[in-house]
Amino acid sequence: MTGAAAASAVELSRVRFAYKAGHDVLSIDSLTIARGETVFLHGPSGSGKTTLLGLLAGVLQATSGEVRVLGENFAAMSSGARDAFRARHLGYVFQMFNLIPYLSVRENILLPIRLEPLRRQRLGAQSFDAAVQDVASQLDIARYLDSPIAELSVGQQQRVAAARALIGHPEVVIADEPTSALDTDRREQFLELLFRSCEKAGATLIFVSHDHTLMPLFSRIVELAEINKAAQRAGAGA
Ligand SMILES: Nc1ncnc2c1ncn2[C@@H]1O[C@H](COP(=O)(O)OP(=O)(O)OP(=O)(O)O)[C@@H](O)[C@H]1O
Repeated sequence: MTGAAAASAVELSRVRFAYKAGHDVLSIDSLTIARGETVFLHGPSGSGKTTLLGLLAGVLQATSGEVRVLGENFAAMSSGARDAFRARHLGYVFQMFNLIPYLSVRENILLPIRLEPLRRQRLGAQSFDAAVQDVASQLDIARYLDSPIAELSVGQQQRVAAARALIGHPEVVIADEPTSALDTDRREQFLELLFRSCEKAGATLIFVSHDHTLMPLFSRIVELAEINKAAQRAGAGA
């Protein structure tokens, strides 16, 4: 099956993951997320949310079982191929923002469209400059475009990471507590942009947060501890 033909954005089948042999952090029999769904993923601290996002982004590899994203089986791909797939199809905002400190805000935001023709194509007739201005002004960081990352506050860096994730409208957006460093106004601005961008691109959104007030915004709620047998066993043994 090719990625383009896949009906599901995400399909997990009998997935297990351990950082240390014999100590499963994740054990999920099945999880399917359809294209276009917006998923609020929550669960107690330590239940494996960030780990699951790492598997979905292809940063971590399952110990066993199958992780398919847009129909592609990550187990069958080299780590280089997973990196290329991620740049092409995924936008992600992790707790560690992974911004490049010696590049300007503008250059950090432009990275995905500089590196990936497919992300570039999705801009249509819009120039690089216009695309950066557009996303930066919506996130209230346009005045920092020529500043180095190192001079920005944590909340500003979080917005740069969000801009980089959304530019070029990726098909799957993965966000790990993306609003944790934002004040209320900026949080609302960011969520508005996030949902507008996903809707425009028909993108699938997988969003981890402890903030349950955000739940009504999403089409589906997934409580990780309910589908993760490893967390259930740890809970039962605690
Ligand atoms: N790099 C790592 N090496 C070893 N163990 C790890 C590593 N990262 C996470 N863990 C362990 O895996 C388990 C799941 O961690 P994870 O960060 O995925 O949980 P989480 O649900 O995202 O937690 P939180 O809500 O606190 O961010 C925890 O027991 C954690 O200690």
